[in-house]
Amino acid sequence: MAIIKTEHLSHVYSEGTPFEKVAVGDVSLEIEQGAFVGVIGHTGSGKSTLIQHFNGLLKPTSGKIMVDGKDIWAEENKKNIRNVRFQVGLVFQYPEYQLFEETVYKDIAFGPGNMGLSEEEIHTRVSEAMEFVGLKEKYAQKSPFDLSGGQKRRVAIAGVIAMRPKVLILDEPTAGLDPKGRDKILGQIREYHQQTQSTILLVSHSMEDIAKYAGKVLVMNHAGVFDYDTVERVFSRSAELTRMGLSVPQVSRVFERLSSEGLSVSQNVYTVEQAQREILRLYTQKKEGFHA
Ligand SMILES: Nc1ncnc2c1ncn2[C@@H]1O[C@H](COP(=O)(O)OP(=O)(O)OP(=O)(O)O)[C@@H](O)[C@H]1O
Repeated sequence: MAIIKTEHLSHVYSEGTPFEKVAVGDVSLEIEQGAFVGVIGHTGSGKSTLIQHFNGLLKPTSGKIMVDGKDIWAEENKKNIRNVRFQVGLVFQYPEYQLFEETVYKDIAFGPGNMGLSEEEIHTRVSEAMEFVGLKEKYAQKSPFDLSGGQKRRVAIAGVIAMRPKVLILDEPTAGLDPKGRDKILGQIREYHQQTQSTILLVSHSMEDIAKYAGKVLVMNHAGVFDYDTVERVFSRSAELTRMGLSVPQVSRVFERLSSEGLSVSQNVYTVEQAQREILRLYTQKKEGFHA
């Protein structure tokens, strides 16, 4: 069942003026409930514009967007657009700039508070969300402004998770973090996905991160969807991705090179873990051949 579905969705900024810009053009797409989707595409390809339609922040200039089977802009549903924002949580780029409450607790409680939940339920959700993002309880009464950059970002992500959205969309959640901080946040998002079975959309410029964490990849190119398929199938189209200014993970390029040199290696290697397995397989094969 599709949790998000678009039919001929287009978004034209400044429509009808000399500054008109088609940011998303005629996109028809179905994202399955429970998928972990990596969203890639060159700068300006329309990723941010498209994802802002998924929680009703932007309204299509034409076409439809369905969330959990409901056309969110249909006359009978559009008064409930707020509920769509609770169902589909969106974490913007550099979300730490949007923190504003005096304590971490209050910041994370802001969304659940807007949902009209009881104090008790809000408390449960804040604790749960802090645990998901690895923030110890002692931070709850601190000012978010006294935390490190990575911690602030985790507070912002917790604020969205606390609404228990069916879909969690993260726009470049690791931008500006060091490699350790990146792995930690993405690992926590993977854990969250596995435990809640929610749908995750991760916008990223890192093909390594997409290969490591996502199951499917949505490739945007010049305001349209170039491809929406499994990691394996999308990254097997490396020549086309390169032509549109994208790349495949570096380990894949190493294996492509080895194959072109005549070595019989798998072409489905996208992560360091897969590379390690493939190298061990080759090594064992060679050793067995030597002993035979
Ligand atoms: N508010 C706006 N008004 C006019 N044009 C806009 C607006 N927001 C985005 N655009 C234009 O729409 C196109 C798509 O932008 P969008 O931000 O959706 O792309 P993106 O793929 O997310 O890019 P990036 O990877 O750089 O974040 C770009 O050409 C951009 O300049």
